[in-house]
Amino acid sequence: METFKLQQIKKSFFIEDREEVILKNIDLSLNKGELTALVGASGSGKSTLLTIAAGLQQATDGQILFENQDLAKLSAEQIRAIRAKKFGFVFQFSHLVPFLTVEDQLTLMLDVADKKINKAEVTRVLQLVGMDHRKNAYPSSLSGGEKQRVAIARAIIHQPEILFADEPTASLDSKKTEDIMALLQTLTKELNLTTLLVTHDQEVLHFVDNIVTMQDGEIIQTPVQS
Ligand SMILES: Nc1ncnc2c1ncn2[C@@H]1O[C@H](COP(=O)(O)OP(=O)(O)OP(=O)(O)O)[C@@H](O)[C@H]1O
Repeated sequence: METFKLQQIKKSFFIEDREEVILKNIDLSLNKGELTALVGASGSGKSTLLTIAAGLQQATDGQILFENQDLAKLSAEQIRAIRAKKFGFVFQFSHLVPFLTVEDQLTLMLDVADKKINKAEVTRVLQLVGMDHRKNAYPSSLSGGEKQRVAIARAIIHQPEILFADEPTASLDSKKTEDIMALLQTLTKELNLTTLLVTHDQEVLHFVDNIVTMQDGEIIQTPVQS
């Protein structure tokens, strides 16, 4: 089922008097329970597209359709509320808060999303990512892969609809990369998430449902894997 749709997204910047077009009329539909990877050369516009989809920066033109509204037409405050409640984020680095335990990283997120703090739910989500045995640990005692597992738990604890992942495996070795991709694949299916992943890594593409290739600000192909 289609849950998120970008229509005719354009992004340009003015550098002195010259207009630099970064995204050219992008159309992209994302489906529930599917993991979609955005790939393409450095500078092709992947991160710009992800941040526009996530409401982290504005498009110059176009529509972002989600739950019967166009996010491109909402105020910054309205977008912030949708981001906090409906979107989850994972980045290249886990960005865990150094002085909070694993468990408290998740309860903080529930607070930000204005949701009731439910310890049993925190434990359940930590079990889902295989980190419940480290719930009292601080980030400094975790490996890179473990930190990313906690970052993923934090990204889903408030039960978002959409999960945005920008290069989540870029700082991991190949074994940990496989583990984290397998986890993202499983969570996307089990929680019926709509997941958009930006990656440079061709090796991870067997974990995804859809591959969207960008080149010079355009989508050049959207093959569906069998
Ligand atoms: N704020 C900005 N002002 C001007 N140009 C920008 C801005 N943000 C991005 N760009 C340009 O837009 C283009 C696309 O950048 P973007 O980061 O989206 O590419 P990418 O495909 O994610 O690259 P990478 O794989 O290296 O992260 C680049 O040429 C970049 O320099």
